[in-house]
Amino acid sequence: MANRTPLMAGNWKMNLDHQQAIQTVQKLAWALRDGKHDFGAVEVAVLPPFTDIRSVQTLVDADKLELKYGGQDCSAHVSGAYTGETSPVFLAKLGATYVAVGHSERRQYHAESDDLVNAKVKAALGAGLAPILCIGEDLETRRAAAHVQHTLLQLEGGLLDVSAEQVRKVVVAYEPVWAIGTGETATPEDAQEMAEAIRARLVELYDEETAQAVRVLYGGSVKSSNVASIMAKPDVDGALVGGASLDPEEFAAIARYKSHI
Ligand SMILES: O=C(CO)COP(=O)(O)O
Repeated sequence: MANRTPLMAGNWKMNLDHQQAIQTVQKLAWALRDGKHDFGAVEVAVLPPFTDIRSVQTLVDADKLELKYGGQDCSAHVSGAYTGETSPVFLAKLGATYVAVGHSERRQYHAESDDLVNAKVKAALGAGLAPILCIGEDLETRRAAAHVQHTLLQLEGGLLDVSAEQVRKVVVAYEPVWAIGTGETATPEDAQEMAEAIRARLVELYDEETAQAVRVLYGGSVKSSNVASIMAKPDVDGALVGGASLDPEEFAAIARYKSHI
């Protein structure tokens, strides 16, 4: 069994302005400190809106917090005439560790293709960021029992021309679209089925050792009440948390899932 450090990442989506971000991160840090959270045992990260990141960086640096942070998206380009885009290099300059790429809301509302997601994964890696590559099926695809095939195609598309050395840095987040913001959680068995299939495909694309090094997260209505059963599955290495990450106490409780097994 590989030694993968679990990651709990909070995707704030388009919530919390920079002042609210400071309060939320402060409360999260206090809640984790009160719970004697071991960051070496479970990594904790927040993905705030771009306009918050400089404020989060300042707080993390000033208070020497072990919390990681990152973006929710980035450009496939480093710089240039791309109005409204944010360079992964600029995120790295702000001390970001992670960047989510190919979230289903980006795929749905901004028509992001696997090709574009792949270009963003490579741009993020080039900037020294760890991309959180989001993949997952919608309800119709699951009902047609094509969810594994669909999700693995997104995985392959997102990782095209990514080397074995680079992919070790990539975090894969399996987020079934039907479980996002709906209160409908995939069962721990559903999460494990896909995480296992993702790892098996990584073995085919790369090799066993590389596949064992890649973290696979589950996302979709994760809460402190259901996280422990999901984390008990052998191929699930953390969670990408939306709504519940906006509440610092609740998110801290998710990060401390080991204390409520
Ligand atoms: O999309 C998600 C995280 O990226 C999941 O969102 P919820 O946790 O709100 O369902």
